[in-house]
Amino acid sequence: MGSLYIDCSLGVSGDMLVAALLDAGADSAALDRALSSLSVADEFEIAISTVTKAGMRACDFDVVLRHGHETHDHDMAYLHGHGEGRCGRAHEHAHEDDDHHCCEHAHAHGHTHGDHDHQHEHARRHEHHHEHRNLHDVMAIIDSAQMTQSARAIAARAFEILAQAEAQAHGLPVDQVHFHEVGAIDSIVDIVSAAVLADSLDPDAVYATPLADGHGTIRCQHGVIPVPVPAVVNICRACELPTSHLDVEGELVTPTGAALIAALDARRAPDFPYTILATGMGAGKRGYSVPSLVRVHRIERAREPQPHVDGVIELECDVDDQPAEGMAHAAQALLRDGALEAHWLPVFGKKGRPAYQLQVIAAPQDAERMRRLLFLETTTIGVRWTMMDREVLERSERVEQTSLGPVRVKTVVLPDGEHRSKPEYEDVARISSREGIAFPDALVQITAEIRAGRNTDL
Ligand SMILES: O=C([S-])c1cc(C(=O)S)c[n+]([C@@H]2O[C@H](COP(=O)(O)O)[C@@H](O)[C@H]2O)c1
Ligand code: NI
Repeated sequence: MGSLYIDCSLGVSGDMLVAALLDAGADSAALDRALSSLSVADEFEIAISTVTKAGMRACDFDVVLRHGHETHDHDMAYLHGHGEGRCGRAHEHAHEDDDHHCCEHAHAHGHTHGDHDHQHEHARRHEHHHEHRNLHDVMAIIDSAQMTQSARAIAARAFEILAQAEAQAHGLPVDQVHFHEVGAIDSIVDIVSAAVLADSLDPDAVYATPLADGHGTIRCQHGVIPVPVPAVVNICRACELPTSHLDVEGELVTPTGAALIAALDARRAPDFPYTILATGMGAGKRGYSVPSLVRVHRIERAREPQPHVDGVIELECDVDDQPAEGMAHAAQALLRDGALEAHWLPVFGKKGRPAYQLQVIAAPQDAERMRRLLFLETTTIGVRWTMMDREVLERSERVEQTSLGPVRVKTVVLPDGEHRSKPEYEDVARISSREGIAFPDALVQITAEIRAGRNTDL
């Protein structure tokens, strides 16, 4: 099924990765089955649409919370701690060039639970239901969902990685980490979706570029935190994910995005030539000085020309007493009867006599017939043979039209993949005698005409 190559050179988040996987042709029916089987399925809907980012078409994946449920994520005002300007709401989904529209509501709420004091400058001013789940709760949701065991393992691993990173950032034991943004419905949906979609492509391996993040600060429910955010730093360190820095103010890599790349066991960029079978663009919700885009390439190792090696038999015999006509006839008879090669070589025989050696190359299964012919058609009284390996280049033939008439062109594929072609000798010779043009001149004219057409391999 090939491999996946995830391009995180403009950052990565959960929803961006889901969108890119969908756009690359992952199984949306498997996604629907998994999401509708979640025990929290009545709390959200998903919206998949096409948006434009930096003039490029991309897919957008949005988790739309049903009335009464709240999320902390994807809200620019919340992230940056200012009410004006953009916010990355889920429910009002206007897709305009380079950005998503802003929601109209500005609101604030605060709540306390566990060890955290969450003063959110965030969300609507109305009352809402606000769930916080710990790792155990999230695992129960994933366990009861309809998906393959391999997809389930990816989703579970992503949450374990997130939990470890959060625990470390907040100085809490893992079982006491209460997921906030990361335990909200949209995080569960993003992680389950990315796991199911990536798994549906059944990749042999997953590769990813270094995770490029910006700099500065963002506001989360804990207050203002530096970018890359602590959870991302912890994930990259614990999972040894290569990272890089883009000179952009803002958060390009989210904890969910980093945890998914780690859970997919992504290796460094492929170090072999590959062909791209399909590609997907996933759009982010945030607007920075660079477009937030994730690309997923479905790749396959580029096919290198395979050497065609087979076994042949070489037979030889010496003659020093055969008339020349008979020798020529013998070689012709062998070729007519299936010999791959038959040629005479001048040699000096035992008694210093000038003699000839007939060398015949044939398929091993033709050996007996060739031996018989050698004894019948030459004056030899002994035949020797050796089994040999041979490599032949892949070849093809086409017909090119020239002002001198049609000419067959034979092309071989060299070991480095380059092509080498030449006009067929017999056709050039036929044209040369028919037109009364010397063979070298006919060859030059025919070659020039074919090159002037479309062929550069001549
Ligand atoms: O709310 C918590 S616990 C939280 C912790 C951190 C740390 O780095 S610690 C970061 N964030 C920010 O929340 C949003 C949502 O992230 P997703 O991974 O769910 O998309 C993101 O901006 C995080 O940096 C939240
Ligand atoms: Ni917290």
